[in-house]
Amino acid sequence: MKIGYLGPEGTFTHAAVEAIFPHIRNVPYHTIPQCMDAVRDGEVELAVVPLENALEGSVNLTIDYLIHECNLPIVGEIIAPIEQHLLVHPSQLDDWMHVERIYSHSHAIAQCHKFLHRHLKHATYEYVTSTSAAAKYVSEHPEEKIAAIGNRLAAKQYGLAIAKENIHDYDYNHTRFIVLHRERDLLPVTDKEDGFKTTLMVMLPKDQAGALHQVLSAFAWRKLNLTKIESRPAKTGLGNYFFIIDIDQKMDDVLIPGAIAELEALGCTVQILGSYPYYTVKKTSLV
Ligand SMILES: O=C(O)C(=O)C[C@]1(C(=O)O)C=C[C@@H](O)C=C1
Repeated sequence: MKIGYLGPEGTFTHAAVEAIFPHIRNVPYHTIPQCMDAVRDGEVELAVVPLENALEGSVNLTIDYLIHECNLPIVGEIIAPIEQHLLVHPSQLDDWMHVERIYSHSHAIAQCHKFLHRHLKHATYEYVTSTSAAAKYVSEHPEEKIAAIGNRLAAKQYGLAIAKENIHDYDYNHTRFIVLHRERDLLPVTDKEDGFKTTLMVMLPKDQAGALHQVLSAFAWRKLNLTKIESRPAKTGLGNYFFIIDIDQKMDDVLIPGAIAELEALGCTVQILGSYPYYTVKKTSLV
């Protein structure tokens, strides 16, 4: 069995995969869509991609590619702590405050705005496909006055020095990663899960007053606890949105099917994206 992840080696996604699936061969992919395509095309059985960060919110590329391009079931979730560091080539270590460009994933740069504003106001940003792609670039250009934002694993992998530790703006920094599979199979994980979730995609009927209120009521009176509701453009016209709704429990025989039937009776289109266990990575198991 093989697991694809957003690479190259040393991303937070890589660290999350190694923490939960230490015995399975993992394969890096350059982008999130390439990772998902690899599962769809059977190159790997599973893929892990980032979905949401506690400071910066959803990874829209993951949601949009899942809904519009690559319909794969979510079979698991990994929640991992995120610590961002400023990484430089060792030859630039004493002069880190004069770096002119910062390379990283857009989510990582967004998690460190306060630090960047305070200490590196003059620097410009270069957005790349992942934090470790940024670290790799910095290691390959020692003569340039540049830095990457990424983790300890990437610093080690690409021989960079940590100029400043823990530069993320708020202490509570976690990212949710989803595990995708071609079928709704069980995950090869020996650890006990921390809980279960069910994720739905709901498209409201057009121009119906109070439709969202009615949708929420279908969950509320059944006492189904929602942990997330988020809208994304349906990409069919201005004002057309779908909702991603996370329910804090496993699919059952009565409550969730009842809520879905009620939504469909209201004229909503509903798709079950997955009903899956989630696993929390302890800080100590990440490098
Ligand atoms: O670039 C990485 O290291 C990733 O794994 C991607 C990603 C993200 O897309 O949010 C994952 C976790 C961090 O929040 C920053 C970047």
